[in-house]
Amino acid sequence: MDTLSKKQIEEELEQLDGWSFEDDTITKDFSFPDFKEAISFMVRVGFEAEALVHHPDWSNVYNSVSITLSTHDAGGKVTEKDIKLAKAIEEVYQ
Ligand SMILES: C[C@H](O)[C@H](O)[C@H]1CNC2=NC(N)=NC(=O)C2=N1
Repeated sequence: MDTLSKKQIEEELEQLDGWSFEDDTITKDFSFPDFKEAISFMVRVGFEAEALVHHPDWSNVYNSVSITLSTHDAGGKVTEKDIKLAKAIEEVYQ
């Protein structure tokens, strides 16, 4: 899987609200009213990730979920798979 250039990533992120390019990854922090909402979001994203066979690096603290995406098989760089997963995550979030 080809890695995307900084320019390609920045162009893609123009359509991905709140996502930023940091340390060779794309990342976003999500906030919810409570833990139940946060964990529900994670379960739904988990199913999307399984369907795409591409998985987030993430952490949860009470009502917040921090997600970092990169392609491990591409040396931890950003590929089209990460953009696809970010778009699927936004669909779940909206
Ligand atoms: C065999 C399986 O397809 C791979 O291990 C997949 C699974 N999920 C993955 N997720 C992420 N983020 N990067 C990968 O390179 C990756 N590879």
